[in-house]
Amino acid sequence: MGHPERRAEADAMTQPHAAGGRSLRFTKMHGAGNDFVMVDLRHGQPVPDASLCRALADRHAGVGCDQIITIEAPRNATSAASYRIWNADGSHAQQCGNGARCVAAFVVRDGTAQGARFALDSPAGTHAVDVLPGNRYRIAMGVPDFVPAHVPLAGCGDDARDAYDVDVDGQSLHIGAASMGNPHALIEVDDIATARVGLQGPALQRSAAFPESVNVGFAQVIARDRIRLRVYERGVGETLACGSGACAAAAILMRRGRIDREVVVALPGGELQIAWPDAASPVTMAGPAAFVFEGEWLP
Ligand SMILES: N[C@@H](CCC[C@H](N)C(=O)O)C(=O)O
Repeated sequence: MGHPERRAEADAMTQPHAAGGRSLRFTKMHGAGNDFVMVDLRHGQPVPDASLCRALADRHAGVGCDQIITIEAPRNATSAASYRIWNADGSHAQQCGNGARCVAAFVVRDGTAQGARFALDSPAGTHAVDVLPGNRYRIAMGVPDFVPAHVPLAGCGDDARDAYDVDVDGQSLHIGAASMGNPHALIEVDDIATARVGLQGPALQRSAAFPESVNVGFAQVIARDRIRLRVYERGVGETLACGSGACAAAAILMRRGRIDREVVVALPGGELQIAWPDAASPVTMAGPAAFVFEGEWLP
């Protein structure tokens, strides 16, 4: 789960905006099994604070989700909407690929976005969205950033490299690292089924090498156009899918020349299509977005 400092930061950031005893309308959605409580703030609902996010995310006493996503007015006149993201532990995240597709589906359903192409503003920037057949969306997720200080990855020099050796709990881990607006580490494994996700994921998150914690991906290359991926997410734990993690994993492996520029990423909850034509272009991610139910959270 997330660093305590990040939780405190999330609490401080949202403190004045707690739901304040009011009920909250929400929509439960998922993208390839990565599930969300979507809260539309465009009509007067308050921003949920970090403790409410934790309560909503609770899979026993709450609704249950990996992330809470707020849908808000656009920051740019040419965008349809903006969104923000909170992890299940109440910490704030800068990006969520599967969530972006769900926001796209949300604003298409309510008529805010029209046509085959529109834009959404995330905390990490503005993203072009293509509406695809069959409740699928393609999102331009931005240009991956491999500069260690931008991930941020500490103690590994200033230059972007394909791989780094990081000491974690007395063991050296060979990792790749990239920012998709949020931080990602990648460990390549021979067999995804036996990857030490629950051990090495939290160990890397605790490491001083990742001062803002990190989403940790474990990838098995199946063919030049197909990889398997499991992700131990920051602020959540292992998820059924991580869209930004799929983009980061594909970009790291493409940069190493291990896979082609278009690849299928098979996650436990479904498949995403990732393309990165060249170093200067954004990574695109295509995949499904599904509505599950509408609900009202009672304080
Ligand atoms: N599931 C998301 C990523 C959510 C945020 C992440 N846990 C973080 O803290 O950066 C995705 O689909 O990208």
